[in-house]
Amino acid sequence: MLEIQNLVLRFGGITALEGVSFTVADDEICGLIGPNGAGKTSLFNCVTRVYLPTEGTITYDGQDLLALRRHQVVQKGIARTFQNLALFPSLTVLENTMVGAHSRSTPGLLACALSWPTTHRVRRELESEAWYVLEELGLADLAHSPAHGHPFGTLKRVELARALMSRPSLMLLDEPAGGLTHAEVHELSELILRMRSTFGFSALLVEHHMGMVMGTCDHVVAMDFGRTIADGTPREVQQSPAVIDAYLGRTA
Ligand SMILES: Nc1ncnc2c1ncn2[C@@H]1O[C@H](COP(=O)(O)OP(=O)(O)OP(=O)(O)O)[C@@H](O)[C@H]1O
Repeated sequence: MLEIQNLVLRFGGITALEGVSFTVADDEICGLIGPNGAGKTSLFNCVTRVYLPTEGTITYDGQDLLALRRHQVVQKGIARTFQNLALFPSLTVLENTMVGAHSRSTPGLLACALSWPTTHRVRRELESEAWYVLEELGLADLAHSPAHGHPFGTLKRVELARALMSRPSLMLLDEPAGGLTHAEVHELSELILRMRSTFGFSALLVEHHMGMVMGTCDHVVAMDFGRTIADGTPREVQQSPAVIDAYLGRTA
């Protein structure tokens, strides 16, 4: 479904990605791991079109993603969450969730300005869909409270709710376990797996937390110095000598 081939990304003299290739199949959760500076975020930013790679191709569902503009990526069913959260603190949890649907059903400016009946209907439909998503994520009780002030773990779930509102077929999850307690990481892993069976999506999960990777991913790609060093099941990648070497440091 997502196919990355020979991706190269250079920033002046720095090569962030050096011929990376792998695929993420339908319905699969693929983990992307590697030490700091390995190139994980750079790859994520190529898929979301923040960066344009120097060489290589990215196709999604047969479509050349590099031919799209950044805002068109989400319209193709790709949603993302952010490492440090990107919510609107003063909006309510419900409103933040509804923002996620903007890519598919924002009424036109004129319709909003004239307050056409369709605008109200669209809003009502989005609101009821957002309630459904919040209930599925156990957030309905918080729907009318502002996002600010909630614990970090709760806000991570609100981000997930917002991403689900775009009805993604591919989720890009950027270090979802970062800043969470051990118990919260376990809960989040289970939630992601439950959401996949409820809503149906594949995911690319950048993560340092090996417990989360092992417990959530069907397939793992490991990177180091901008290259793919292992690609297989979580257990195969965890036992790969190249991965152990990359994490523990090279012997002289
Ligand atoms: N905008 C940029 N300009 C110059 N160099 C960059 C830029 N973004 C990333 N790099 C470099 O590219 C390499 C890969 O960085 P990247 O952030 O993709 O790694 P990472 O695996 O996500 O690391 P981390 O786990 O620490 O987030 C690093 O050497 C980094 O310094």
